[in-house]
Amino acid sequence: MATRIRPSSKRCAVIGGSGFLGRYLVEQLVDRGYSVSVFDIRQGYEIPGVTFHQGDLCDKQALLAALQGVSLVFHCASPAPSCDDRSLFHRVNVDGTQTVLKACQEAGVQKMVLTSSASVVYEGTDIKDGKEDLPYAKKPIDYYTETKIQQERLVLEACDTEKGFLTVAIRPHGIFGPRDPQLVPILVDTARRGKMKFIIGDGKNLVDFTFVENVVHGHILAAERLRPESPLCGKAYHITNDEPVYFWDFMSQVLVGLGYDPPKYRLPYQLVYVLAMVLWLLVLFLRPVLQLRPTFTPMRVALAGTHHFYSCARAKQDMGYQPLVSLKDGIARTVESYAHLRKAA
Ligand SMILES: NC(=O)c1ccc[n+]([C@@H]2O[C@H](COP(=O)([O-])OP(=O)(O)OC[C@H]3O[C@@H](n4cnc5c(N)ncnc54)[C@H](O)[C@@H]3O)[C@@H](O)[C@H]2O)c1
Ligand SMILES: CC(C)CCC[C@@H](C)[C@H]1CC[C@H]2C3=C(CC[C@]12C)[C@@]1(C)CC[C@H](O)[C@@H](C(=O)O)[C@@H]1CC3
Repeated sequence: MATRIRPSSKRCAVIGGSGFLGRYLVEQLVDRGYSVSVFDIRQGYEIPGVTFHQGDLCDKQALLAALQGVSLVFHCASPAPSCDDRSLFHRVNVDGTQTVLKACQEAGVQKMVLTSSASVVYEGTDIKDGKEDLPYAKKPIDYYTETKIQQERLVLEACDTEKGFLTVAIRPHGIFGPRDPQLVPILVDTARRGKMKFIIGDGKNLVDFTFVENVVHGHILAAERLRPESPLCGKAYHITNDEPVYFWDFMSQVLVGLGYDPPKYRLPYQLVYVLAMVLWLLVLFLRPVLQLRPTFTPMRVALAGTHHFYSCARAKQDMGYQPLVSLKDGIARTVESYAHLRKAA
């Protein structure tokens, strides 16, 4: 029989630690003196002192091997929203999260911090200063978000102070920063194809974009404040830059910083939404014979043309959260890091 290693409070595991957010989390944890194990289906980098366990989180035995002696687990693994694979989203985010919870309980893990998403309450219509008590979306914007809702419910319901297993969920929104594989690369690709000329709507919709280091700060604060008597047990927390910005100003600042023209012609929101819907239906209809990936999906149009910003008052009150990096500095650092995506002179 394998000997069980006693959990140490500074020993943690980051499931999804090879990803964009996960790697920043690992780097910050190491700087703060934690001993870190990464569990991921791929190994993307090496850091002295960090142990990598390559495996699928749906495999409980593989997880158990990585969770030996671990008292704190960060779960930030998910298939990318753009992969558009319903069965994979369900297998990893729902069934896989159940497996993670079982493995944590069997391995004697005491705390788990889940990376959820603020979009669990968003239905494609305006949210202004949304609080955590908004109901979960009845019609989530996509299947990825539907599985993020189920995942968050599972993790928060598993919180059990009597059994000594505490959980909390962090809901970031629009994470950006150096090494982000999603937001800036998609934006630049769209601009290079000449499709970033138009502003959808009046350009005055406010949105949260959150610098990755602030998201990490929220996760670590949550882990350190999560105790049996604390208000964090079984709760969700928005973590944002607390500086809502006009969606199109943010996009323009990144584009201009990288040498591209900002969008300037206005198009009515409803018109673009209906066009995106028609295109989407056409893509679905043609899917058996032709695989197309349109830039303007109804989901992206909704995100580009509505207000969606969230209050982080609860995180400020319960865990003393304050963003560490301003939006201005976050954008400057991000633009600087994407030299390879700059427009050729
Ligand atoms: N990027 C955003 O804007 C954003 C916003 C809100 C919430 N989130 C959430 O934050 C988390 C991290 O997102 P990210 O942007 O860093 O994504 P990412 O794709 O860079 O990282 C996800 C990691 O999970 C790993 N993974 C996927 N399936 C796995 C499996 N079956 N077993 C083990 N590992 C697996 C991947 O290999 C990857 O390293 C996700 O849960 C995501 O839903 C992201
Ligand atoms: C072609 C365009 C009009 C704009 C191109 C930029 C978009 C690719 C991004 C702008 C807002 C982003 C966003 C997400 C994906 C990329 C964008 C649409 C998420 C849906 C990714 C998943 C997260 O969970 C969501 C969250 O709650 O933070 C993101 C919301 C913003």
